[in-house]
Amino acid sequence: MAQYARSSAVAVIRLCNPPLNALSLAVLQALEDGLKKADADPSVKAVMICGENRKFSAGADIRGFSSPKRHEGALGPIVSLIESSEKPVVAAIEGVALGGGLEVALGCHYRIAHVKAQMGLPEVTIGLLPGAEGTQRLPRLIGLPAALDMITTGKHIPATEALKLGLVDEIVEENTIEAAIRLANKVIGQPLGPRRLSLKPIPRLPNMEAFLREALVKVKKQARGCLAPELCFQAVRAAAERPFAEGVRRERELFQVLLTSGQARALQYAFFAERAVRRWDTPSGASWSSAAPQPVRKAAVIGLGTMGRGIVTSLVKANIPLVALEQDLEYLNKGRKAVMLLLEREAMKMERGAQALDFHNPARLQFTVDFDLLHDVDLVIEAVFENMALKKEIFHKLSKICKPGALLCTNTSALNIDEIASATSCPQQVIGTHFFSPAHVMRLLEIIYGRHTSPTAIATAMQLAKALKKVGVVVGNCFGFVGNRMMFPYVQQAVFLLEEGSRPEAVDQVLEDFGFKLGPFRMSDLAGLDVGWRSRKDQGLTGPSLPAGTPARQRQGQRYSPLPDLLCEQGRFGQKTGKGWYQYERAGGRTATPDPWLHSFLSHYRDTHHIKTRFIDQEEILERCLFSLINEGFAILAEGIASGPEHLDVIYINGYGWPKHRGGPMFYASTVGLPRVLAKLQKYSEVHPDVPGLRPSAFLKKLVAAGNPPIKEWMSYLSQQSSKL
Ligand SMILES: CCCCCCCCCCCCC/C=C/C(=O)SCCNC(=O)CCNC(=O)[C@H](O)C(C)(C)COP(=O)(O)OP(=O)(O)OC[C@H]1O[C@@H](n2cnc3c(N)ncnc32)[C@H](O)[C@@H]1OP(=O)(O)O
Repeated sequence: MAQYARSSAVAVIRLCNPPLNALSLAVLQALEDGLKKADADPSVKAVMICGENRKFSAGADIRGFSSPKRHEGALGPIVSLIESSEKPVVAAIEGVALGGGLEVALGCHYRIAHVKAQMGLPEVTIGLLPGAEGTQRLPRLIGLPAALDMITTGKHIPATEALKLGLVDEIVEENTIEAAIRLANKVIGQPLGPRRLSLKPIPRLPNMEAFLREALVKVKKQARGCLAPELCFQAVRAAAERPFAEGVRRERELFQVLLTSGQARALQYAFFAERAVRRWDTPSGASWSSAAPQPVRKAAVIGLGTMGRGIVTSLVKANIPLVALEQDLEYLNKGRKAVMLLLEREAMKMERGAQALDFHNPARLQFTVDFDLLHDVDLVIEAVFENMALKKEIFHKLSKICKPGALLCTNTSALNIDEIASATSCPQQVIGTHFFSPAHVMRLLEIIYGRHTSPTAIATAMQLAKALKKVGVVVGNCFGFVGNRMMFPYVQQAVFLLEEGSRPEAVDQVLEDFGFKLGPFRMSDLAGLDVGWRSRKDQGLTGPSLPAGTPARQRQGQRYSPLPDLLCEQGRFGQKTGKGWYQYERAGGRTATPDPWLHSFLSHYRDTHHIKTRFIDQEEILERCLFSLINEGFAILAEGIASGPEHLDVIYINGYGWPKHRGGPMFYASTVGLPRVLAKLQKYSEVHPDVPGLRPSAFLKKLVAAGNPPIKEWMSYLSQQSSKL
């Protein structure tokens, strides 16, 4: 757990807990033993702390925070022990020094880092604060503004920036360990007082009060209901206002508040869920452990509309040579211009600038209307219009032109992967890659396997997600896949609530207060109401193919709301037309204001259909929207479309703006308690028997009957499935 060795007068303590030397109780005990041994040995004149496998430490063992044996008070005293040592202690930082790892380094008298090392205090991202005196030492070392920024955002900073901030004393390009031992030998006998951070005053700011006031407003705004950033702020403020020992006491109190909050548990669940979904499997037995990805040396994107442009940008950023194809020169030139604009903006944001992206080089990014140029690519992403006939025509062409083995991906948000694959002679190479708009920004990539998709194709798509710095989640093929399928009942409930008496702004407010970035109506105005309208027309739910005499508010015996169709018929497509569920300052405007026209339209609609308006409270809005979404999640799990609740949660956090500090919809259901979710669905379903989305899923009922087991056990109640958490 930590090795003790000697390099003449320097004791070397190496933290060992692969893969990232997380600080478990055993590691901490070994570190303490090493420090005491070095202290007791008169021939030791200095100490050097490093990590095994060129990684210092990724911090406290996160699993330990929910373990009954947890002992979160264990690290602070060890950091103090390091600092109070009468022999100089040097931290040799390689790889990462994060969280408790960086706090150990802050206890050391000197810090030396490899040029490629990354440092940070990311506790805030798992619902905590740097509770081993980090909130008190860091501001004393690098000043309040920089420390507050690092601690409240949790960002990782590269060694070069750490050097500029004064977080490390030196950076090296070669052997960090040898450099640290040299430094340790050099500083033997030098006074340690000035190197002990707990003794240093905080560098004063001209107007500390005003700075703190403004910083708090910013932190609160960014936190959107998440507790940790504000408590991180309070701990750092204590460093500015109190002596070190009192600040440490305050830090401990605040740490305890966070540790016992449900938010920390949710965020830590989300951390491990994101990692668990990398270990994908399918009901037919394909698995990450046996499938190997194919290399992607060259790719192609077909279609340069909004999605295609974002996908091209993502691939260029991942340094993958690329052919971008459009149907004719007019569309190609329009698409090329838009892509170049996006890439220039991205290049400006990136550290090394445009040169690093290399998108002006035609060997890296080629625009064409010639399908034959796709003959040598390893992977194609088709991103055309959501139209089955068009997609099938393209895939038919691709299976003739592309080289054997090329992966053929379709970017679709709902269409049947098997039907698209049926147009090719190689259905095993066809896979769905559902990007989220804007595709170069959003982290989620839903990866959909069809009946014939090979394990190699899934592994390659997952590898692509990693290369694009996205979270890939493998799911089965059904209408809307996972994300949109769960979204349908949620949006449907929101619209039904309008019919019954609510307003878009009231529904949105409740869901935004819950933590969504955008409520369903603001979201639908942003995405464009015409997208769903087109899909409903294709499904025969509205438009010319709707049989005459179909009741306005019923389809196949189920409740249906024509409200969104009526808005579209009025040309109200959302932001793009300046009017939708809200009104905007102009077409393309972003500022939503409640629209009196819509309010009177709703009243008129209710009168026409003899709907009695009633007051709908916040609880009903929240429960009907969220529980119907969750209910669909249980159906998805029961059908084997996703192999665990963590998949659904990762999709919702990364693709649909679900507040991370609530852990995702299925985790949220587990915190509400499944019996309560079931009881509420039963209640609403009795009132609305013609709404299938409110009818409790059989799997939910089964789990309640089984005594509301913890989320990690859910999948064991379905045969031949197992959860990976
Ligand atoms: C039994 C009781 C023990 C109690 C513990 C006692 C200590 C008490 C101290 C109390 C003091 C409190 C203050 C300190 C708090 C902290 O330090 S909280 C932790 C802060 N650190 C982080 O948040 C970093 C988390 N890790 C990462 O962000 C990434 O892993 C990475 C470092 C950036 C590396 O990324 P990547 O290369 O992509 O690798 P991963 O796949 O993410 O990780 C590989 C596996 O390692 C697991 N892992 C990573 N970090 C931790 C960790 N800190 N604790 C536990 N496990 C960790 C990760 O889950 C991966 O494993 P699998 O999930 O099995 O795939």
